[in-house]
Amino acid sequence: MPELKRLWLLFRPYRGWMIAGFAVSLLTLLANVALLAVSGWFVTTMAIAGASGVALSYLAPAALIRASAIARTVGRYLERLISHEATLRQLAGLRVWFYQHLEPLAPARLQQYHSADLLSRIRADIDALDNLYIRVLVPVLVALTAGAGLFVFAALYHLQLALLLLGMLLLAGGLLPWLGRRLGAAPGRRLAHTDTQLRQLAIDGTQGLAELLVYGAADDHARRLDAATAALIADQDRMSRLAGMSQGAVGLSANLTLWGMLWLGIPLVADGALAPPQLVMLALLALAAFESVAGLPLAFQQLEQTLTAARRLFAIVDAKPAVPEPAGPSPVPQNHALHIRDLRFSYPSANGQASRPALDGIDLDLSEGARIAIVGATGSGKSTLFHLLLRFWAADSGHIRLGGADIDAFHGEDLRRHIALVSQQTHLFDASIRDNLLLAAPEATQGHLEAACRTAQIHRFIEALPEGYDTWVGETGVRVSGGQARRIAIARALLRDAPILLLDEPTEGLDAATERALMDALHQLMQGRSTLMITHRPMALADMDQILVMDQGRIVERGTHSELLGARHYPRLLGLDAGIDSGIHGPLDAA
Ligand SMILES: Nc1ncnc2c1ncn2[C@@H]1O[C@H](COP(=O)(O)OP(=O)(O)OP(=O)(O)O)[C@@H](O)[C@H]1O
Repeated sequence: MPELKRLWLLFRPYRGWMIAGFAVSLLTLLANVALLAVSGWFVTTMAIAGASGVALSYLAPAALIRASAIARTVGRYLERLISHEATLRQLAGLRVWFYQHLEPLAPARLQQYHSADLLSRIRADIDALDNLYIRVLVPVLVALTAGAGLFVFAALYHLQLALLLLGMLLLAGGLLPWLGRRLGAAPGRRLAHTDTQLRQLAIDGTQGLAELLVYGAADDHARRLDAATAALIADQDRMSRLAGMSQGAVGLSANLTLWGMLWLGIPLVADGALAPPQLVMLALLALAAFESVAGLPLAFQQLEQTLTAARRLFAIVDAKPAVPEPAGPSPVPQNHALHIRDLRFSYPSANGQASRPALDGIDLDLSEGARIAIVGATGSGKSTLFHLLLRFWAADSGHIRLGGADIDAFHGEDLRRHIALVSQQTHLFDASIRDNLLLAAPEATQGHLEAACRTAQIHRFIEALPEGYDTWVGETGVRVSGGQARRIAIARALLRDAPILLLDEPTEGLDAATERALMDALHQLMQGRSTLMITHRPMALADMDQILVMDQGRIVERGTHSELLGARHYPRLLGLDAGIDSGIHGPLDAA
């Protein structure tokens, strides 16, 4: 099982904790076996001594019994403490490891996954791996070492009894787990997937609740949820029944072993081959020894579920990023002039066939401090151009040069440090406004934050909130309007202080007054920065040095607003061809 080997290598930093957990588990088990075995031996010895009127010192065995009892109690506590510490450290480490591998795959390689699926992997699948150390690794090692030790100990008294113990331990610790693994494989595999499916349905259902209600599809969705829940419960039920049966089978094996020991041992005692206290000691030792294998059938029954979780994690971790980072990245130059030549790009299609190019020979020059607007019908490739500039995807051919160097030569993070993005949809994290702003500049002082927010014209709004900059926003916090969120995004971009600005329809969907105010903030942001702005808003187009019109991945027209008024596509895209532009011509022509 290659997954186990890989996980073992990943667990390397926690080996000290893992070995300590194993050692304490082994000692606790041995203390428990010793407690029962010595007690049995002691009670029988004392009973026989009493009956035959012989005086015996009970100090040493009584001390051993007390010591075993204390060791067992303390051991149980330490065992829980250490093995949980080891597991929680492993899981925390795995979560960070997984996230670090996830990050370079975003967004290109992750688009095939539902967000609920990714959530399932980062949470449930990683949690499922706790089974491996606590329920598989430690118990197997403890069973092997304790089983071997107890067999040798019993063999010192009588080989036949020792062999009976070994055989029954192998049955309960080998055959039952093997059966558990076989019978638990199919439901275990299904459980990991059904759990994800249920999560997807639940997330879709809550996010799209309004649509489901409006279109009367809520009942249908509830039925699908019900079916997925029923499938999950059916498999959980199968697993529980299996677990119950295997636990019962281990208990039965332990009691049969006790019975077998007595059945074989009583004639040996009668023949004088074994002393009565020794038989009681061995019988109780055998009974206690089964604790070492008790958890194995359940652990192996759940092993497939654990391995499926590991495979799902490795599938993401092994995916290659859409844009590989250069082996020896060059520093981003001081000169930020942008030159794009013959840029071509097609998204990979699901069926592997060539899809229509999203970008089909783009040429663009953005000198330092210049402002270029991009206009185009939906699906014409505007956002794709931004994605390539941000190196989220790699071009099929052609190149993008920044300061004369191909952007493929830079590390993606370095490149993106020189670019700020403001788009229609600003994601505000579930955190304070301050934390949302610090995302762009973690070192920024309160003074810097306030200055940026003043420029973005959002400072007054924030100040008026009950907790000012510490007010919680995002899903569970104060709701901010689209315009306010975009101002926060502008403040973020100001804080980032990047020389290149990508603005993706930043004023779309706003009323005229809000748009005007936001444009004022954007003007401040654009000062001294090179700007590429996707927009169809006349107010924004007014200030641009050049306007590029895109159609089906190509730049079909370029020029200033007045030059383009007589062109084929531009007036149509702005709705000027239908004569509905009475208010538009004025400001633009003036500009
Ligand atoms: N992640 C993707 N995977 C596959 N195809 C995509 C992806 N994103 C966009 N496309 C396709 O690429 C083409 C260009 O899309 P793009 O999003 O760049 O257009 P756009 O001009 O920004 O459109 P809009 O104005 O609607 O945002 C479209 O045909 C679109 O279907």
